[in-house]
Amino acid sequence: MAPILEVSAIAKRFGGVVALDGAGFSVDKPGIVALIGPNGAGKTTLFDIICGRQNADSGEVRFMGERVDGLPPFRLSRLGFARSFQECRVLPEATCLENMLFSAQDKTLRSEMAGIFRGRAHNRNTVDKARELLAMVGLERFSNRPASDLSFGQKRLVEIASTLMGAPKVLLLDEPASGVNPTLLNILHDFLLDQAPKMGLLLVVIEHNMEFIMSVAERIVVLHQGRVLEDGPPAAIQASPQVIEAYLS
Ligand SMILES: Nc1ncnc2c1ncn2[C@@H]1O[C@H](COP(=O)(O)OP(=O)(O)OP(=O)(O)O)[C@@H](O)[C@H]1O
Repeated sequence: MAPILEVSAIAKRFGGVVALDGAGFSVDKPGIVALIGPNGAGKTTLFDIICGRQNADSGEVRFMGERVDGLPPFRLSRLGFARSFQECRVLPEATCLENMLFSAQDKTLRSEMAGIFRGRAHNRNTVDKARELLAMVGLERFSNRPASDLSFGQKRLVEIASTLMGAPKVLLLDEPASGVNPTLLNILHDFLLDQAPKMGLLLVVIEHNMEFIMSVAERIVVLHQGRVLEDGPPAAIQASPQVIEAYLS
């Protein structure tokens, strides 16, 4: 069977800056894969290319064997791609529940959302799912409160929980642990470890918090200067002299 996600020989330049220089990795089964590397290694650019926000100069992205590079983000989203961004993107005036429903992707869910705004919810499943996900990140009591009432870390949890509303198959999280306090980080840790296998989800996570990512990911891909430097289980990556040198240089 074809890999879920296959990223091959991606190159990308910005003028004279080489952001990616033949980067690639392939994932066969659902689970949690980390994408790490020093600042400027090319991680976010690679995410942007995988989810259609930018085009590669060369290389391929395949999803279940089909080429998807060059597709616009909305088509990738329909195929089952979702992502979060480095900066937290929740709507401050909308309630936490509304933020969850905004993330719902298909027409059924959009019409549900309209129903909610008119004060009537037809499909309890959608709302129940949103409440259930909020409960899993410890925020159900904030369902009807505006997101602006939440701390930064809580907003981050709402954003990450909301990405699951569309039941994605590939979820790209860009620095989910950044700015999140240790208590909420534990919740996020358990949430990701619980949801990835339950939903049959491939989670690819960019993260600088090494303690967090080493305890969450089963596999670590290390980018350095636009190329994959190492790819393996956390223990092997932590012991790799090449990786240690890349971070120190
Ligand atoms: N739009 C752009 N225009 C010019 N240069 C860019 C652009 N986007 C990224 N770069 C450059 O490409 C390289 C890779 O950047 P990228 O943001 O992908 O790295 P990163 O690994 O995500 O870094 P960080 O960990 O700091 O977020 C860097 O040298 C960066 O300055």
